[in-house]
Amino acid sequence: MAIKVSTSGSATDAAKRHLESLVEAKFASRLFAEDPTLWGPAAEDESSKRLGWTNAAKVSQPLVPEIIALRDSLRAKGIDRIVLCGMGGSSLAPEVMTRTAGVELDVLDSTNPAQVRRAVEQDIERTAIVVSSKSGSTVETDSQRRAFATAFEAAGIDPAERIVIVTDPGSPLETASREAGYTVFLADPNVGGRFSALTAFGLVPAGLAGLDIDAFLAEAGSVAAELAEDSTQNPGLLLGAAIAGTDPIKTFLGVVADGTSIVGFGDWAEQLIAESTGKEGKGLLPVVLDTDSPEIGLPIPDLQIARLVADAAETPAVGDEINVSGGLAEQMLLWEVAVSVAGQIIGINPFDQPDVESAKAAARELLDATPEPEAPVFQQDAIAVRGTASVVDGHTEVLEAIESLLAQLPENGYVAIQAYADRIGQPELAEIREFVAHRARRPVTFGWAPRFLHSTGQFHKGGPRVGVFLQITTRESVDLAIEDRPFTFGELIQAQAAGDANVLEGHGMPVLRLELTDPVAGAEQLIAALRNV
Ligand SMILES: O=P(O)(O)OC[C@H]1O[C@H](O)[C@H](O)[C@@H](O)[C@@H]1O
Repeated sequence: MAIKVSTSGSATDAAKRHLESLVEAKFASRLFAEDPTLWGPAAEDESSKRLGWTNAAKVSQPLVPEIIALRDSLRAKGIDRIVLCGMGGSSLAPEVMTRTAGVELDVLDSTNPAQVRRAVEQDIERTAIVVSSKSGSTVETDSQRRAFATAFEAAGIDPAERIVIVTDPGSPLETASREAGYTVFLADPNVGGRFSALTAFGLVPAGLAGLDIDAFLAEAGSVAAELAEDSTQNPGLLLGAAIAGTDPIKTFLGVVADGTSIVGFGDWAEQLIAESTGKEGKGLLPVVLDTDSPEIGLPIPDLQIARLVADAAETPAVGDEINVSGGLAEQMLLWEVAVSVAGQIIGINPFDQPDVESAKAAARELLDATPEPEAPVFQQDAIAVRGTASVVDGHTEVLEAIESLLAQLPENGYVAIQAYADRIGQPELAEIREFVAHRARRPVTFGWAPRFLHSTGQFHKGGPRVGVFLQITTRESVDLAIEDRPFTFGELIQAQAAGDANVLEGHGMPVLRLELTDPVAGAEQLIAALRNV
């Protein structure tokens, strides 16, 4: 395969406006030479330790035989179910890598008690887990690891034989894991989480699950030279200029799988693009769309469409759009370059995530304070309703409250649906995105929580403050304790939802909170109500 990018209309104009100066500034060769000065002095400290991904296809080679040897030894013991515990940059890449290749990897990136319980109760005797955390201090990942350690012990299995760690050298997780006797893979500390697909974070879980990681690295390596070239033909420069260089900027980037063989690319691209660019009141927000999603047929001037097609040379872009083709490994490197270019054009540091911490702090505060649960403003059947007073006050029906939220949508705004639910057990909840988009006539994102907090959550709080938020939580009939922690999974996810809502409201953005007091009946009720709008 090869990477191809085709642009048309305003995307072509954007490329024309920026390509020559990017080539003159030698952006591409300097990026691959890991020059930290490309995003200005304020970003230099961070970028000086974040550019290792440009050479990861080569640098990561020695990991391959180590991972394959571990996979073979696990399989020889009958251990063939791999669960990945991790969030954001530590889980999204291996998920799309394995889904695309048709390789089975169970990704546990949730604190929903029903989802966690299912993951730890299933086939424990043939399970090994990879616990991936760059910082080694992410609360979800730490809690998931504890839940599995407890489950292994309860089944009479030595956790040290089943727990594999990926973390940065010197992290608290490294120290604790060495003491516990776990297998530890140290990652390259010069690569940020969302750029880490070609490092141990992508390779260890995907390789243990059965992906041909040697071929994957070779595929990425095959496009590195082309992406490092100071040329107006460089597809990375072209894509970056096209997504970030329109005048005025198109804030929303519709990512549409339209003939590609890649499965779930949008979920990975969301974090890469939104968390890298969404800050200082600026940024780009990916909106994962189907070919027939309402947004595509609507006149939304600040929505740009990027289609992942089978071959962008055979199907060139039309009507202001961008078409992209190439294998997954190639496209991962392509989009990483494009986002680095976009960061420079937008004028932000693409390697930090300054607003993610605020939601974590708010959740911690709630867990420490354990306040009385807030009473709902009203309850309709299986849905209890809370939220910003200007949205919920005076209403008695769920649909009215949703209409009231949408009435607050600014002309240049978007709706973010945030589902703190069991995404394996209740995938149907995602259906509501299309209904809300149909009604809102503006871009609508759908994020499973808490994983979006480590992805688009940065944009929600750090990007333009034009979002309205539909938060869905579930009251599960099961809960799960977390060993040596003063809270359960159920309490943790509730605190995460309430904490993020507080921060969003604190930024002046409206939040409607729907609690499905019976998850299944509540989901049915919500879908039925929205289907008719
Ligand atoms: O790999 P970890 O340190 O556990 O971090 C996992 C994720 O959480 C953070 O909140 C960041 O926003 C993400 O960029 C990161 O990928």
